[in-house]
Amino acid sequence: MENCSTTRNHGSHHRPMPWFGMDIGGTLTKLVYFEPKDLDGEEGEIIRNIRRYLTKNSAYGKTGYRDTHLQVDNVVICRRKGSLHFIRFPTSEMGNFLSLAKAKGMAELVTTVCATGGGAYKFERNFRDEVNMKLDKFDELDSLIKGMLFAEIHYSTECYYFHSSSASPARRSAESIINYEKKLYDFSQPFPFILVNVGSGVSVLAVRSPNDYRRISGTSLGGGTFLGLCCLLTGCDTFEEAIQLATKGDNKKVDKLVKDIYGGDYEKFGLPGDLVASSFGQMHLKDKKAQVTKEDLANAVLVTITNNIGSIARMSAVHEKIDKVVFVGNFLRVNPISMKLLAFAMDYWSEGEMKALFLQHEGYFGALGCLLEFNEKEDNNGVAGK
Ligand SMILES: Nc1ncnc2c1ncn2[C@@H]1O[C@H](COP(=O)(O)OP(=O)(O)OP(=O)(O)O)[C@@H](O)[C@H]1O
Ligand SMILES: CC(C)(CO)[C@@H](O)C(=O)NCCC(=O)O
Repeated sequence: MENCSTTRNHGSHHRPMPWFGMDIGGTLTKLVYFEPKDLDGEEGEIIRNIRRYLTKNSAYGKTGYRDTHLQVDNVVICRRKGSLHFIRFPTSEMGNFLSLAKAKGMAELVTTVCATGGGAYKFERNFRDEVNMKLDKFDELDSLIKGMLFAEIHYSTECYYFHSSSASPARRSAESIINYEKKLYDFSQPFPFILVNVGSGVSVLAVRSPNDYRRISGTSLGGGTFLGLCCLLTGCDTFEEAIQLATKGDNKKVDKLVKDIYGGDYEKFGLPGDLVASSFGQMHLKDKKAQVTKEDLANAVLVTITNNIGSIARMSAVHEKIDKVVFVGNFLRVNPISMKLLAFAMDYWSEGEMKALFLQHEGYFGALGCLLEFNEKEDNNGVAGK
């Protein structure tokens, strides 16, 4: 599928390269760069400079990363063929990013950056005053949907789910999620679906067509809460560390389960004994508190936040009468525990009626979407053909 309506007339009438899309979120800034491979003379020099800059990790400072495993080659955007690169750094490093961009001469190559996320508003002035860059701003939820639909249509391996070999959802238990297998999902008929974006906070959207969506719910208990509480409770400093700790811990040492209260299942209302009745519900007891490790605490925070998101997602899906729920956002990065828990919770509580879906480029759709929106806008404004 083409994303632009105009024909390419080599070089002259297209929006000048380079094309960047930036999503400046509450925790992470995501940068998507489209590198054309069908270069002509004028552009060649600029693109080679940018390539040299991007492929050196030093370009992003100590805290920036290029997610090379997510790079996509042979993509066509606006009839240009090239590669998409995916880069991220903490938003708290924006000052350093701007200094680096200035020092490395990026500001001379790039005059306009398409930007979305709250930071597109918060930092607009800094971009203008410090590096003489203009931000072309787009709404973060419009961009999110645009980016995820583009990715889904263009990459056959984008969408996946977790499959349980157990025949009936009733026989699956939270224990068996360890054996969940990742499988590709054919999302070619996507509508309608619920989209749950788990960033610092959580937004829940009901999407009925590319241009028909509503933000139906949200919660402040999101990825930022997981990271913040984990740092407080375990003394860890990074998301990766928090996930590592959670992987080795057991929430049952921290939470109060239905069986801790009933001695078994609460049969009348179908609540199994192993279900969490009260998150962190054992931590008022001195002896229990003395036994927990930081790994258990990290696992309990992860399970608490994930189950709460799962519950809001499921209620939203029931309310909207929609059975597909797509989870995105960087909270899911390197976080199979949460993805499997969400898959289990959606399946179990809906008695197999609802499906949790996930996408490979989980945190990058806002950045990708605003890059696409900018190109569309330029074409519609008649830049092409000039
Ligand atoms: N390297 C990382 N550093 C910090 N947080 C990370 C990292 N990797 C994953 N995360 C998780 O991802 C969350 C941020 O996700 P994301 O980038 O999608 O949101 P955001 O755009 O920063 O937030 P919002 O959309 O609410 O403004 C963090 O709160 C944390 O839980
Ligand atoms: C404020 C945003 C949209 C910023 O991305 C996000 O962090 C969010 O959806 N927070 C949850 C806000 C709420 O609905 O309670």
